Amino acid sequence: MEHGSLNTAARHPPAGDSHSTSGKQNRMDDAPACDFHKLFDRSPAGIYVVQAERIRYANPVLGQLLVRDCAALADASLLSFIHPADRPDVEQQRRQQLQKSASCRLRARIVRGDGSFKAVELMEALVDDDALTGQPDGPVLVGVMMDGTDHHQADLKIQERLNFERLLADLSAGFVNLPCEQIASRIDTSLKLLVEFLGNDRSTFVEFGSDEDQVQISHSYAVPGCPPFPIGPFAVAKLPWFINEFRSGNSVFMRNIPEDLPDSAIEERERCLREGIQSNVTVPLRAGGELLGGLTFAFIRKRCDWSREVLSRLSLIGEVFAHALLRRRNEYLLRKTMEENLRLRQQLEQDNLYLREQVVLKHSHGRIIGQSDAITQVLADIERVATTDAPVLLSGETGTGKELLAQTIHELSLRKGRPMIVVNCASLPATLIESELFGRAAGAYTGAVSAQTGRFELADGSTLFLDEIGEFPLELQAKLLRVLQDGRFERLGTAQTISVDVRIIAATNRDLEAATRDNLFRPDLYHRLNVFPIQVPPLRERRDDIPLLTWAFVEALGKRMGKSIKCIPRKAMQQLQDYDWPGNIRELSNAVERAMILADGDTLHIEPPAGSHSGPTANKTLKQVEREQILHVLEETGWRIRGKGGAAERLDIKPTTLEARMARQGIQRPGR
Ligand SMILES: Nc1ncnc2c1ncn2[C@@H]1O[C@H](COP(=O)(O)OP(=O)(O)OP(=O)(O)O)[C@@H](O)[C@H]1O
Repeated sequence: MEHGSLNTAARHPPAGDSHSTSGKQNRMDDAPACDFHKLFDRSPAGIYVVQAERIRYANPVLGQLLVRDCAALADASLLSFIHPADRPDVEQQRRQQLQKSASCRLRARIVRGDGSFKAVELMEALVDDDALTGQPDGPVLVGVMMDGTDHHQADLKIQERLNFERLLADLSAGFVNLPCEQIASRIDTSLKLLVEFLGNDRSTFVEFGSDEDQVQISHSYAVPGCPPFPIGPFAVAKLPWFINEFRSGNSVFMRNIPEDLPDSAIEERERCLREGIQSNVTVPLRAGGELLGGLTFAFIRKRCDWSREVLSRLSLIGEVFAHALLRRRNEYLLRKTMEENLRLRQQLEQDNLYLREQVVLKHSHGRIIGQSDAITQVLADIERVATTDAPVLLSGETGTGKELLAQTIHELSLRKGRPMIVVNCASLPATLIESELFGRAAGAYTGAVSAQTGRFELADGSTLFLDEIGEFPLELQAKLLRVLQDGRFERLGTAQTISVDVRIIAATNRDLEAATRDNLFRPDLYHRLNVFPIQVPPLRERRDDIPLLTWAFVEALGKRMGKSIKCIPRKAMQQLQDYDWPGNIRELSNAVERAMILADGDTLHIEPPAGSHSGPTANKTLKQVEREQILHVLEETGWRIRGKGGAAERLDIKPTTLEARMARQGIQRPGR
C-alpha cells in the first residue's frame, strides 16, 4: 500500500508530545529510529490514520476486516465503509465524544468488500497539533478498529429484551383501570402491536366457554394481505387436535407445518395447507389459576424463525391478556348479578306492596268495587234488569252488598229521580211492620194517635227495597203479595184502597225456597218476588276483589281521617285474601277502619279480624268481653239480630235475650 505523507510522521514521531506527561519511559525520542509503519503492520487490530476525511494510513488488519485490498483504501473515505444506516450515528457520536475529550469509542457495522456486514468497535483519538503530525493540513484522526461481533450480538440481545419488556409494560399499562367496555377494543389494538413487533402474520384469541363442542374466536388480527380468523363460535370438530392441546393448557410450537404436525392432526393438516400456514405457535391464556383459552401466532408468508425460548415470553404476554379477559368476564358477571339482584329486589318490593294506583284507579265500577268474574256477572245482570219494572230478588250472605246493589239498580232505573225507600224487615218488630209499610189512620190501634203514611205510599213512583224479606211476617205476606200484583192496599184502620206504582227489590240471606217448603214463606209471594233472582257472591268466592275493596276503603277513610296510605305489606294483603270473611265486605270495611285508626305512616298494617279478636282477654272483665263480642257480631251481621245468620243465631242466644243484653250494655245501632 502507498502510505500517505503521514508515513514519515509515523516512522519518526516528533518530540514534545504535548499529550504525554508521564515521563521519559513513554517517550521514544532517545530510542533508535523506529519504523512505526512496520510495527503497525503487525498490529492485531486494524489501525488507520484519517486526515481531511481521507484514509492516510491503513494497516493490513484493517484491510482484512474490510475485506478490501489495503492499496484500495488509500485516500478513500473511512465513513464510506460504515453501514449507511449507522453513519449518522457514528458521525454524531464521534462529534459529541470528541467535544468532551480527545478520544472516542464507537460501535458500528462496516460494509465489507464481499458485500457482507460486520459489527466493529472503533477507538479514535483526534490529534490537532501540526508539530506532532508534521503536517499543516489540519487535525489527524488516529484510530483502531476491532471485531465487535460478540459485543454486537450481546447488544442486540439486550436491546431485543429491552424492547420486549417495554412492549410487555405498554400492554399491561394499557389494560390497567380500563373500563370493561373498552377491553375488547384494547385487545384489538394490542394484537396489532404484538404482530408488528413479533413479525408473525396473524394472531388470534381462542376463548373457552361452557360448551364442550365449541370455542369462541373473540379477536383476530392479520397483517395486510392475510385474512384474519373469522370471529364467532368455532366448532371443536374442525380442529380437534389443536383445540385439545389448548384445552390441556399446552403450548404449541410448530415451526415447520405440516412436518411438525402429528399424524392424528388430520383436520389441522388440511386447514394449514388450505390457508398456507407454514408455522404456528400457541400459548395458553391463563389467569387466576384458570385456563381461559389460547393465543395463536400464525406464519403464512414465511416460516417462523423463533427459538423455543420465545415461548416463555409469549406466555407472559398471554397472561396480560388473560387477566384482562378474566377481569372483563368477572365484571360482566358481577354486573349481571347486580342487575339480577336489582330486578329481584324491585320485583320483591312490588310483590310486597299493593300500590294504590295499580289497584284502585283502574278497576272501579262506580260505587261497586270489583272485577272478579262473579261480581262482573252480577253487574251485568243488574244493568239488564235495572231499566225494567220487574221485581228483583237479591240473595246472599250478610254484608255482601245487597243493599248497595239495590241502590244501584234504582239509580240505573227510570225511577232514579225519587229516592229509594228502604225497609229492614228484620229490624222492625212484627207488630209495627204493617203500619210501617202500609200506613195507618189516626187511632188505628191503641197508641196510634196520629195518621202515618206507609212506606209503600212514600215509594210511589220510586223503588221500595225490602231488606231481609225472609223475616217478613207470614200473616202479612198475602197483603204484600197483593200490592206486588196490582199495586193496591189499604192503610191500617181504613177501608180506603190506595193504588201505588212501586218497584220492589227484595233481599234475603235465607234460602227462601226452603222457607216455602217449611211453610215459613208463601210460595206465591216467593214466585212473585223471584222474577229476576240475583245471587250475590260471598267475599270468599271473589278473593281477587279483596285488594281492590281494601284500597277503596283505605281511600275513602283516608280522606275522612286526613291520612295518606301508600302501601300495604304483601303479607298482610295475603292474609286478608286468605281469610274467609263471614261478615263479607262489611267486615272487611270494618277491619280497614280499625287499621286506619292505628296507622301513623304511609304503610297500612292490617290484619284479618280473627287476629284482632284473638287478642288476650286476661285483663278484661266479663262485661267488657261480652260487650266486645256482641258489638263484633253485630258489626259482622250489619246489626241484624233475627233470622238465619243474624247476630242472635251467631251468638247462639234468643233474639230477645240479645236485645236485652244490648240494652244492658247500652249498645245501640249507630245511625245509618
Ligand atoms: N262491591 C262493593 N263495593 C264497595 N263496597 C261494597 C260493595 N259491596 C258492599 N259494599 C259495602 O259493604 C257494606 C255492606 O254492604 P250492604 O249493606 O249493601 O250489604 P248487605 O248484603 O245488604 O248486608 P245485610 O245483608 O247485612 O244487610 C256497605 O258499607 C257497602 O257500601
